Amino acid sequence: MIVEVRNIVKRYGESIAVDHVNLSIKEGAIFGLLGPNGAGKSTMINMMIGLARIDGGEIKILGKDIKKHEMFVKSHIGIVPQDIAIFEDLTAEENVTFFGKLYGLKGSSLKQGVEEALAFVGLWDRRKQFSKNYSGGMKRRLNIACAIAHKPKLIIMDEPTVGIDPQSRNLILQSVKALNQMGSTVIYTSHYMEEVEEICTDVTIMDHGKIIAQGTKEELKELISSEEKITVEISTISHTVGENIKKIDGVRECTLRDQYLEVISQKNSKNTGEIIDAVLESGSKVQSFNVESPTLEDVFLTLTGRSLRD
Ligand SMILES: Nc1ncnc2c1ncn2[C@@H]1O[C@H](COP(=O)(O)OP(=O)(O)OP(=O)(O)O)[C@@H](O)[C@H]1O
Repeated sequence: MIVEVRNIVKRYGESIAVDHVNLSIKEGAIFGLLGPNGAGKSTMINMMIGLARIDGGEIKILGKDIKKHEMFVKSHIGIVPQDIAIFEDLTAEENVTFFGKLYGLKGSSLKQGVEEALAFVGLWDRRKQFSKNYSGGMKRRLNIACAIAHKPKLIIMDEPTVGIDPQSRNLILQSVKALNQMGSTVIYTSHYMEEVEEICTDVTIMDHGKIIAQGTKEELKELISSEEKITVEISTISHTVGENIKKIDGVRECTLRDQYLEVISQKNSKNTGEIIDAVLESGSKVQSFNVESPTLEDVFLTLTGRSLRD
């Protein structure tokens, strides 16, 4: 295991942000840490990288306790923080050089690492430009380059696609996969379920400072494989219809999203007629009806009764 977290606790005054969490991350994984805002993801990450004091438990990275081997651990990890951390008045090349030195590179390995990192994120041709003139997506890519020049064994990315255009987002997701194929283990936090489904091999879902489910993507979906997701497009929104559908046999959860009712139901419950009746009784028409297998988002919904984006 490249990361082992044992019984870790973080308190802020009376409240508990991370509540006795255990997790192990395999070398070679793209490990998705998923949860809604405030779940405790950033706090977990901040403890791993020494930015937040650990109130209880221990974290080992590459087999070493991070409190006792701070320098060793820091030199083997690359951190892509949630808030972009680059110097706007430096060029892209100067930025990556600065961070490369911080991570302990010098001489020809520094030069080579900087070149490779900038080429990797597609910014080599614009390396002499001041980063303040970059677009949001380019700044995010530069943020990644700063974390990888020293070829870390473990790369930690905290919500690296927040607030960027779809093209840069895609580029970032592809680069996560490429970094992984080149030998880095990646920890990737997000509240975008689709991203995690697309790139991660292993997933841990946090909520209220606790782990509520963990395993491979397939294992997590297996948790609710006895269920299906029924989406009903309705013509008129009524807030009581969801409550009525929840009372139907076999229904686990029902949420209203714009014009759509999303119903998680036990497979083969033969309750679709009743669901349609409940919609019609609410005075609405059924515009469309669709049944599909659950996604990770549905796993979260079933486990917590809430959507990830509430
Ligand atoms: N410095 C702090 N002081 C007090 N409370 C904090 C502090 N940092 C985080 N918290 C609280 O700890 C809990 C977990 O927050 P955290 O930022 O780790 O969540 P998160 O899952 O990373 O969410 P987000 O996606 O919004 O970053 C929240 O209730 C938050 O308000």
